[in-house]
Amino acid sequence: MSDKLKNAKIIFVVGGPGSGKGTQCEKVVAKYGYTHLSSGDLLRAEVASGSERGKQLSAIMQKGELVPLDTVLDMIKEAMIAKADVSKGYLIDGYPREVKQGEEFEKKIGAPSLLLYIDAKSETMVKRLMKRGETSGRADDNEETIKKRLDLYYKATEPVIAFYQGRGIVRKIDSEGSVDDVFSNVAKAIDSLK
Ligand SMILES: Nc1ncnc2c1ncn2[C@H]1C[C@H](O)[C@@H](COP(=O)(O)OP(=O)(O)OP(=O)(O)O)O1
Ligand SMILES: Nc1ncnc2c1ncn2[C@H]1C[C@H](O)[C@@H](COP(=O)(O)O)O1
Ligand SMILES: [Mg+2]
Repeated sequence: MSDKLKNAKIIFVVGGPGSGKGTQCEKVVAKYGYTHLSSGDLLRAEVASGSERGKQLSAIMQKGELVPLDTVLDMIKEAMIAKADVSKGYLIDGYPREVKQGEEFEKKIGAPSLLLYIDAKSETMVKRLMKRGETSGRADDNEETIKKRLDLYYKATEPVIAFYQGRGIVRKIDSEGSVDDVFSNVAKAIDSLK
């Protein structure tokens, strides 16, 4: 466990692709001033840097597969440490994607106090991602990759939710409503922490 992060308030934000994790995290940042770290955004920044590592990551992400655990965990840890002196709490968006990622995070960083499970139907997620793909420029917002990302979500990431349910820290948020309606439930879950 890292010393600088030992008292950090950590919230995992988990849900399918396009469920609305990033959208809700932005609203949490605006209301609570927490630090939002999206593993996908960190990886895309590495790809955009043009580095050799970025090229390898890009090929994996274009196929809708998961990048190696150590790569993504190191990036998250580094980004958390960089904000440790000013952060009121961390929203870790898109991580863990599999149970092993959660276990390693706890060994190297610390334990989450809440897991926000952003839940939407698969048809809703596909619709939102196809719409986002019209403008996002994301190489994985296309029909073929969306299908692979969804399949992997149900196979690898849903077990993460069951794992943390056993600890009693999961709050399931229905993400079918409007952004503001969803956020009112996200805010209730965060307020319950205080
Ligand atoms: N409640 C909502 N109602 C309608 N549209 C929404 C809602 N929440 C998000 N959206 C839109 C915004 C985006 O264009 C798209 C996907 O949302 P976003 O927050 O980017 O999902 P996400 O972060 O879970 O996806 P990914 O895992 O692919 O990064 O759907
Ligand atoms: N936690 C992660 N582990 C492995 N791979 C990841 C993780 N977070 C993001 N990725 C890769 C694979 C995803 O398909 C893309 C996009 O992520 P997103 O959360 O949808 O922005 O990045
Ligand atoms: Mg996102």
